[in-house]
Amino acid sequence: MSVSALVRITRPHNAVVAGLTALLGYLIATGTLTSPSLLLAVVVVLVTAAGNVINDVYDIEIDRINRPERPIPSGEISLRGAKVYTVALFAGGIALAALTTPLCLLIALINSVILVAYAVWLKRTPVFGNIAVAYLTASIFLFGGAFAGIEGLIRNISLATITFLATVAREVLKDAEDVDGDAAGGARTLPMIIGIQGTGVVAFACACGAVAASILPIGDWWGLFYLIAIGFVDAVILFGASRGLRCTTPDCVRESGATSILRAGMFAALAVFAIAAVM
Ligand SMILES: CC(C)=CCC/C(C)=C/CC/C(C)=C/CC/C(C)=C/COC[C@H](O)COP(=O)(O)O
Ligand SMILES: CC(C)=CCC/C(C)=C/CC/C(C)=C/CC/C(C)=C/COP(=O)(O)OP(=O)(O)O
Ligand SMILES: [Mg+2]
Repeated sequence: MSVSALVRITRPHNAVVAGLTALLGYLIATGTLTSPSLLLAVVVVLVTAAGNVINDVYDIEIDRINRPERPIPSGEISLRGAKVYTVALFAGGIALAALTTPLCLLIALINSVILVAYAVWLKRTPVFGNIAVAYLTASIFLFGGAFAGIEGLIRNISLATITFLATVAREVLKDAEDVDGDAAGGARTLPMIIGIQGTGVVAFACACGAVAASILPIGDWWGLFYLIAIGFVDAVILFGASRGLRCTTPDCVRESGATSILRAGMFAALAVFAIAAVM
């Protein structure tokens, strides 16, 4: 069990981005960053890492088909070792969350339960799995805002709504890409029920909802820079989601690049939010 495998199984790219997103949530809610708020990032990194590891523990059959290079299917980390690792990461994240605020601790506990439920069962249920990941992603902004109390959480609800809708769009298209491996692993996902093309329509509708929410004058920190910059990001997100509209097979969705374009648009949106928040 190498250090490299222990790092890779946590998917550090999205754990770290998730942690930075929590800081962005606090920054947007309060207009500032403080040393104690850095704890938010550590909590989210640890909980997200734990969620990614337990995801691979329960996805071993699916990943043998879809992602054989991952640390568990490739044999770099044992199943038992991964389970112990998961407990350590969750314990660390929740212990540190206890040093934040009661509201943040509550969100961290709820999210930890949802991450376990997602890995064990929700992921294999139609729609509920997509909603779980979309809530978890959107909740990072709520978690960051909650460090400033219920007012901070409420201030970030619009941002969380945008993120929720965009993430649903990308997650259902990811399911469309993975439909063969998911079926082999006993999962039942949205594309299996409404088809690949129907899933493309759902994804595009969610992306349109996210775009509409991103330009509604809800946030009072949304100046001219934000509206111009988010317009470009919205165009990327709509283009990405539209790529899935014409597909009827998993290969077509993969080759369309829809999920990669959506991910790029979502990360670009984070940059726009960060710049707009400090301007
Ligand atoms: C319409 C509009 C402006 C939408 C943008 C909504 C928004 C701000 C999305 C940000 C979502 C995001 C990247 C949050 C950071 C937390 C995080 C790392 C989430 C996990 O997913 C990130 C990435 O999709 C993981 O890639 P993969 O492992 O390939 O699924
Ligand atoms: C706010 C706090 C305390 C925690 C943050 C909660 C999280 C994890 C937010 C980020 C969203 C995220 C990364 C969720 C992880 C769920 C996950 C591992 C999804 C991927 O699972 P699969 O559907 O199996 O897709 P893969 O093929 O990539 O494994
Ligand atoms: Mg998985």
